[in-house]
Amino acid sequence: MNILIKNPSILCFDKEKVFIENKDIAIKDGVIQYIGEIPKSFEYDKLISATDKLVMPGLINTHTHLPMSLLRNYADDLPLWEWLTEKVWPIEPKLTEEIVYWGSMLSIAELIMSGVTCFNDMYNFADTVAKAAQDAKIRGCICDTLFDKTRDDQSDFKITRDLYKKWHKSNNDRIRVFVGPHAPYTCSADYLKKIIPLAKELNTGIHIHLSESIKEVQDSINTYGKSPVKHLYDLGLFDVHTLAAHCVHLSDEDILILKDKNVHVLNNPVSNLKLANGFSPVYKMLKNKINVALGTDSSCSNNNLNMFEEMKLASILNKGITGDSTAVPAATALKMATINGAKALGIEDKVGSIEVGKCADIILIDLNKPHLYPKHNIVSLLVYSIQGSDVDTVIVDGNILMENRKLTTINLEEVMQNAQLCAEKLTK
Ligand SMILES: CSC[C@H]1O[C@@H](n2cnc3c(O)ncnc32)[C@H](O)[C@@H]1O
Ligand SMILES: [Zn+2]
Repeated sequence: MNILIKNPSILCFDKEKVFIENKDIAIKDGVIQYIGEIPKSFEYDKLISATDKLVMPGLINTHTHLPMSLLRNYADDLPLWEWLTEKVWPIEPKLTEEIVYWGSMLSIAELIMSGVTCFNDMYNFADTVAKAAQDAKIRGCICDTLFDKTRDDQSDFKITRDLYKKWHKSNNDRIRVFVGPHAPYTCSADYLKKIIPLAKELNTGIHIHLSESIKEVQDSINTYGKSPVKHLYDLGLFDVHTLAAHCVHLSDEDILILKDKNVHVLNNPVSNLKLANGFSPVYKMLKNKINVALGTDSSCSNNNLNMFEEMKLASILNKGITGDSTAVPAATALKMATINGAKALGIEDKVGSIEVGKCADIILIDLNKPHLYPKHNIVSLLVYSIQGSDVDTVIVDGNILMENRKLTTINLEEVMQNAQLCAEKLTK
């Protein structure tokens, strides 16, 4: 479908600045074909009148566990280790494909309705997560979670290989597959040593939890005599494109390693605070030119998938920690939620900004709301004042997934009903 978006304000990035321009956008076969002067000969099937609307790149949620929406508000006010071992892990063996499908669909509906066009998920039954993404037509990266310390060894890596064959670059390259060792504390060194050549052979990245809690760091020092970051570095894991979720407890040496090895950090400020793990030194990593992107983690530790909340918290938390009100300004938070996410996922040539030649992964925000008046500074408005429900229209790969807040690829009533039934099956 060819789309013409008339009269929007557009959020644009260049190397230094984030700024607003007023130009029309033409989308042809899923790709942004023109911005500004649209040739008279451009033929379109759909006209979107965008006066009073802001067009920006779709948000990229770089760390999710989508099926865990079914455990929203099920295990609150606990520290990470108790949360995982006493509440979450005992229940996960009860998961089925049906449960994972409806949990994923519930999350995907929430993502689209709050302006997310791409997610990066880690969960078992990743084939089913991919099926949900395919059905909803959202962009997503998936991985099967690899453990050997707490579950059976899967060192033939059959599930990951099958996922890769079936899904990697499928659906017009909307779905990609990573290799997903859960964390340094659930994967032995020998197991991680086998995972590295797998990622190299598949020519894909590694998605892993890293340095999330003080306990993780202390246990690593007790077991290996070094931090989790140094442990993975010494194993050679960072020779592969790595996406490291959390990175809360980092020494200065750890930060230098992450920078030196171009590790992409996935910051989850709400989940880190809620599980009382603390906060990641984002301001230090950005100063060191480390690519820091944003994620929500799961609805079981967040308890929603609202990336606007993550942007605002990333910004104000880093101001609070440093006592420097210029730390992580609004423009930086916007980049973390968009182009930095695209870089982390290795798809910055395709998405993350509004540019001719990139895929049309675009959201339209309705600016005509009382909490968005007056319009002194649109960049600030998008980080400090907005609500997820201000997102009006969502386009992924040129497909309209939500228009005037109505989902087009998901039957929301059906999803909520099935999610409720599946959550009851899981927890009773
Ligand atoms: C088996 S799939 C992924 C695995 O990770 C668990 N998980 C969810 N959130 C976190 C987190 O913040 N830190 C560590 N592990 C987490 C999830 O329950 C699954 O078991
Ligand atoms: Zn996680």
